[in-house]
Amino acid sequence: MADQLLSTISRKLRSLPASYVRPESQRPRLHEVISDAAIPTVDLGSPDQHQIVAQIADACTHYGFFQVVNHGVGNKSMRLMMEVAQEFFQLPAEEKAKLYSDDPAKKIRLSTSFNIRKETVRNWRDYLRLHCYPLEDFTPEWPSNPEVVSDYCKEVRGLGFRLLGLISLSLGLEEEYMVKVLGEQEQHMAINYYPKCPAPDLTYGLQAHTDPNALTILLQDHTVDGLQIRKDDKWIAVGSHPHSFIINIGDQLQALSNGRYKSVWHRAIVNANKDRMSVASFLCPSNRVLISPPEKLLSEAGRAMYKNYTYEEYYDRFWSRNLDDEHCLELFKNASSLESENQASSSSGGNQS
Ligand SMILES: O=C(O)CCC(=O)C(=O)O
Ligand SMILES: [Fe+2]
Repeated sequence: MADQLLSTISRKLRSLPASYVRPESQRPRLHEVISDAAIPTVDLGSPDQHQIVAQIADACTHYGFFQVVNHGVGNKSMRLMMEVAQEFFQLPAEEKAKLYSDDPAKKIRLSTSFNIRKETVRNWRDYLRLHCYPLEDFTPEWPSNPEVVSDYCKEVRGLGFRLLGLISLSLGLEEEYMVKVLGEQEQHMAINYYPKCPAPDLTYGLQAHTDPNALTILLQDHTVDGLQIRKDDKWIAVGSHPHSFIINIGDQLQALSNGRYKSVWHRAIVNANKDRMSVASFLCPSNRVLISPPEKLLSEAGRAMYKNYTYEEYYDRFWSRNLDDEHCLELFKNASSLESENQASSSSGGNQS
């Protein structure tokens, strides 16, 4: 299947192959996307920690996404990471073929679309997936420039842990809470390559999904937009700014906050004029960790929104579905929260979306 990699074949394609064309009802409807809304920006260099924490609380409650600036990761490290990512997809087809795999269990692999073993329509994306923690277990097998990538991974992990501290404080918990409860966190990276596309209105780079992990730190090529998030039943385009990261809450922080913070639907669209790259770093709970919100948040809400489960159970469930099926956390909801939601929606006349 390595001969299906878009980075190898897309230049030769004059029109979008049928395998990428979404049925009419599932297309991105790009003319309806809100382009002038901004997600919150948090300046992590500000001396006012109270303000940072308040901004994070607001962003996680209402958007599930925010942008960070003055975050402490070096500009050079970000630039080099992006260059390594770009160079990788220019490698000769034979080199890339050696890394190709569509087995989601493989820890280092190059693939295309999302999960071609399950999906019926493809995404206009290739991606290199790397496990990154502990670094020394994986760097010897990484395909290109392990020094640059490992420096970047260390810096991003530091930023992620700082953010988990701020997120804990924003929930009224002690700063170390999330880092402690998530255990020895794994770190994964998806280097996404979205070549320019002959028919961007018929397909996606990555269709709507939520991230199954705890926290995502996204580096984007700031010259090409493509990320969109769901807010108030509309898609809004997220602009990209130099030297910033886009942060989003994954499903596990939604569960650990007992539903207070949102793991929001997002998608990547493609365009006809320019290739786009993004580098997503995912912090993931240790596999055996039991995902269960703190007593404080349970007593404030009066009930547990989700059943307790291990991350391993969750992750298996996530990959056994299609990416844009219902929110995977719905499958872990407690019966009592489902009942109260049903009551609320029948008394308000049902779902208006
Ligand atoms: O490329 C993007 O902007 C989004 C990538 C993403 O959502 C992911 O890799 O989970
Ligand atoms: Fe994502």
